Amino acid sequence: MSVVSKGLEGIVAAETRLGEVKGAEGVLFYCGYDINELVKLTYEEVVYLLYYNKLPNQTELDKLTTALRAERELPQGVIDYLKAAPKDAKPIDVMRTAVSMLGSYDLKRHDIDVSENLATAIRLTSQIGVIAAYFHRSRQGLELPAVRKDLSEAAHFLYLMNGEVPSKEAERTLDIAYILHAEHGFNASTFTARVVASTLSDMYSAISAAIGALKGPLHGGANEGVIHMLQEIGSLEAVDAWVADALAQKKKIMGIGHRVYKVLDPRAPHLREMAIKLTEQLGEAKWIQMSERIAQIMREQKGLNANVDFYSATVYYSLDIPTDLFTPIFAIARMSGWTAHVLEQWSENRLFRPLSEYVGKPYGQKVVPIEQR
Ligand SMILES: CC(=O)SCCNC(=O)CCNC(=O)[C@H](O)C(C)(C)COP(=O)(O)OP(=O)(O)OC[C@H]1O[C@@H](n2cnc3c(N)ncnc32)[C@H](O)[C@@H]1OP(=O)(O)O
Ligand SMILES: O=C([O-])CC(=O)C(=O)O
Repeated sequence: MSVVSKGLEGIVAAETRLGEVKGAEGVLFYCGYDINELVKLTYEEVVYLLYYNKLPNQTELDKLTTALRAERELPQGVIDYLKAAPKDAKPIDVMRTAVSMLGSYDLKRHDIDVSENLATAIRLTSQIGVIAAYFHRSRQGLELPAVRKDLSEAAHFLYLMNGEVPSKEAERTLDIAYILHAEHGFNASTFTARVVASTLSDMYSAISAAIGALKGPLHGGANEGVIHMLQEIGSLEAVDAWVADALAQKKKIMGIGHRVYKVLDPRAPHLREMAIKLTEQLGEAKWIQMSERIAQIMREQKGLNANVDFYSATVYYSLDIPTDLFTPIFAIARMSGWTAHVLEQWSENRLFRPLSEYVGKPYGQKVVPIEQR
């Protein structure tokens, strides 16, 4: 009998030069750079690092930035869809569908050509934020501002969403959140993208599938779950009883726990620091106080720590971003990581095809005619 690793836990499925998640130590690297170093950069520099495996000089960065900004315009058919989609649709579902649609506007999508695929990756990284922001405006009956070329990825998303250029502080907060979310090894959504890519399907199919995987509450969907939980609890005084009750019912506390990290997720302290500052500025410290108490209880009682989704929720909430855009923002940031992984998969492709252990009925069942069943 072969050994079954449920959820592929502990299995090394391929090599990568992109991200390394050191779960026991709580350390994260992109292409050899510690996440604590990477937060000193801009998101665009990190995108360059993921695509080219080195940090850019100014000329190289300018070239990538220009390429990203030149691709912001969506095909009219996709804009029409964003306007026509049901107003109460989940933005993450609309985003997944719009990415899939983009594939039908790209006639070169089936080329497994290196430079063409890098161009597709850049286009998706550029357009994904426009999709989320346009749908958000459209569902409120607001006009869609024309895309601009003079704003960073983070500032441009906030500009399209709100119709005004954000403050430098809001821009930098989102920029750091994008950096922290860009890459994370063989997490479920990235692995999904690589599995699809490994069949030599196209980038759009791989990314639509990855968005579907990210959406789940055990993965990127947890950041929305955190705000719903905090709203349900309502006050700092109610935290202890609520958590005790949830644990007694064997419910999962959103934003807590991780398959790989056995200590604190190294992204969480950065997001926590931003959440503390922003909630203080807003005069709404209760959200972070409740979060801190939940994290303390889970650490002390269950030995579990906060993951990236725990504090990012309060950061986005403080930036006045609606809850159902939290997971789409994760997808916007992760687009660079997903597409870098798809490119890497194609550079050394081998079809993913694991085995399964059959535990069904004994072999040799006989077919009984339908009228006798
Ligand atoms: C960006 C990201 O994807 S980060 C993860 C985002 N997801 C979440 O925040 C959802 C909440 N967390 C979880 O569901 C889990 O911690 C996961 C799915 C992330 C990882 O879980 P796994 O590696 O599969 O661990 P598993 O679910 O087996 O948990 C191990 C034990 O810890 C408990 N546990 C793990 N996470 C939690 C949690 N958030 N709340 C309560 N108990 C938990 C489990 O109930 C289990 O306890 P048991 O041994 O008594 O049955
Ligand atoms: O690595 C994982 O399993 C989930 C995660 O933290 C991420 O994708 O950022």
